[in-house]
Amino acid sequence: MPELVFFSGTMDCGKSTLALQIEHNRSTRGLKGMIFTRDDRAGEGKLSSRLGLVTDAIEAADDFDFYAHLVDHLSQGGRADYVIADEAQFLAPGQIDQLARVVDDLGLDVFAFGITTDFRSKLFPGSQRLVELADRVEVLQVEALCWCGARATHNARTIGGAMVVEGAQVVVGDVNHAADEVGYEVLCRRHHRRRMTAASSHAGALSPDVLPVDAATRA
Ligand SMILES: Nc1ncnc2c1ncn2[C@@H]1O[C@H](COP(=O)(O)OP(=O)(O)O)[C@@H](O)[C@H]1O
Ligand SMILES: Cc1cn([C@H]2C[C@H](O)[C@@H](COP(=O)(O)O)O2)c(=O)[nH]c1=O
Repeated sequence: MPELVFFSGTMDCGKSTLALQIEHNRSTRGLKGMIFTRDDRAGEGKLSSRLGLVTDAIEAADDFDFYAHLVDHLSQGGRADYVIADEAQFLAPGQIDQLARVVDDLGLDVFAFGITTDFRSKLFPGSQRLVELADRVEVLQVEALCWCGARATHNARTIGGAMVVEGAQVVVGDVNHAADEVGYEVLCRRHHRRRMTAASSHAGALSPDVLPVDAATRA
């Protein structure tokens, strides 16, 4: 049975790498995939992984209709055995419905990849719809880690290393960015709730206001 699968996780946990691996494994066995993306950091029409691999993809803008595109392609004699959609959090809920229809009416597997929640730990609309419609939600097994060593479960947006909670839901960007730029950092829930990034935890540790534990308990 064809399936709609949502591969989900934080930023930087290997989603795009897995998308490229699925594509590689299937294409080397003669299957033909149709690859979509939306607002990849590498630029329009690209699906890229931080491991350095990149492939061409069809850019799915706001008004893009996945179902109509696949029907057109197949009815013109084109071939498609499966579909990959990266950065699926950026898709509109209606576009996720179209992907579900591709599975149900065209009989193709659809593999969607995306982060579940934004920098305020709210669901992206596209991810919400995927959770509602997917046959399976797979959480990636390679854990991204918080600076404290715990499993990272949340995405923080940072400016100058400090976590921010105001701003547009969508700002394309990357982890490990230079201090003064808008960037992202993955954190465990505890540190996301406390707005403690690697930079601010380091600053706290170096602050003369922070007493060593012994001195604090004696005072
Ligand atoms: N230099 C490196 N060496 C080994 N693995 C790396 C390196 N850089 C990135 N990675 C791996 O790539 C993962 C990020 O992959 P990517 O597909 O770009 O993530 P996502 O799409 O989830 O944001 C990291 O979690 C890490 O496991
Ligand atoms: C948390 C968060 C992220 N984004 C953007 C930043 C990146 O461009 C992508 C995630 O890409 P990745 O391959 O999973 O690293 O999403 C955003 O726009 N808003 C957010 O709140």
